[in-house]
Amino acid sequence: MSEQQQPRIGIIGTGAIGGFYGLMLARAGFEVHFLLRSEYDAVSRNGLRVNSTEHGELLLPEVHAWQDAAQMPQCDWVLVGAKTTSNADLAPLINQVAAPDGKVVLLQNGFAVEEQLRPLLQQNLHLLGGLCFICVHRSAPGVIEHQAQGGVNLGYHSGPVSKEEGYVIAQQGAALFQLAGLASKAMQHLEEARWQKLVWNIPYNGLSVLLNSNTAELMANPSSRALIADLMTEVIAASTACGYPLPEQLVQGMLKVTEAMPAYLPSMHHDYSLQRPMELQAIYQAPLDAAQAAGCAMPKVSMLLQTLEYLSA
Ligand SMILES: NC(=O)C1=CN([C@@H]2O[C@H](COP(=O)(O)OP(=O)(O)OC[C@H]3O[C@@H](n4cnc5c(N)ncnc54)[C@H](OP(=O)(O)O)[C@@H]3O)[C@@H](O)[C@H]2O)C=CC1
Ligand SMILES: CC(C)(CO)C(=O)C(=O)O
Repeated sequence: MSEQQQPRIGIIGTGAIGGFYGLMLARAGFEVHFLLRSEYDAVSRNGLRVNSTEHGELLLPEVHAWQDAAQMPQCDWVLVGAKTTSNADLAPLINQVAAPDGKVVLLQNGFAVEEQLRPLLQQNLHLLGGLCFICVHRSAPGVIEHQAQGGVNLGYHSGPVSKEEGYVIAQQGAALFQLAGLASKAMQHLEEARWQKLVWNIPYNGLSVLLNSNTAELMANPSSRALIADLMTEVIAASTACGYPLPEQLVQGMLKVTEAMPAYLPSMHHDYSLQRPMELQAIYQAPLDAAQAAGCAMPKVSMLLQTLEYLSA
């Protein structure tokens, strides 16, 4: 299918993120193909459903659902909605599904996720990062609860074109999400944006697991709130040491944004409670390694990782 007409979109990992964005793109008229694993039967039978505080109850009754990536048609855009812990296993599937010159977008949290996947991808493929600002989780097979937000920003990482052409590709990707009614923009500096998002994910993801609490509970207690601010300050210092200066005021800004959010359990909390692997490498170890290489210690982040490793052993 020619991309001039209508790009075909593939979703690799149809969980909360893959299901939500895939459904929104399908409702906007795109041909979207979904790779599923444990929820294949339910989604083939009942379709995909999103219960959204913003968009109401959405149903995609007829889903192009696939269990085997080898059977999927080649896609111009491949959106990876699996957890980062699956990336190495998924690389051969991504290579299969992506059209020659395809665009692969990692809709994932964490740091250096593109660097880890890049060597496993075919050289002709474009690789982008997609930062999702959204609160979604699965409540049943094929059913996604959308609590708040919904934006997604794209940054070009690597591929067979110049940086400038890569930015144009990121703009084309953002345009797809905009057509689906979602806030989306292209970013010039993917790595800096990943650090900035970690200022939120590093404290809240891990502490929600360790203290078995949602964001509202974590914000209401003076001790956990102070710890969140300390962790954020460490991430800002690390980002700055790595060459991406972030303003100190980001701490107060993010605390304020979180207070305005509904009580929210980050995806790591769901992973821990359902005994799935937690994204410790991408969200903690990779930024810790980068900070250490830049001569910056993150003692509280390091301790948080050690406690999470204890829990996941
Ligand atoms: N949830 C949120 O609000 C946000 C999440 N993020 C980030 O988005 C990413 C995705 O998170 P989220 O959507 O919550 O995760 P989910 O656990 O809801 O979804 C992951 C999906 O990937 C599927 N998957 C994993 N491996 C395979 C495989 N080999 N073949 C087919 N399917 C596979 C899983 O299938 P199965 O059901 O069989 O395990 C599941 O459907 C993470 O990096 C997260 O940090 C970012 C911002 C917000
Ligand atoms: C920060 C938040 C909650 C919303 O922007 C999010 O995107 C996440 O859980 O990673």
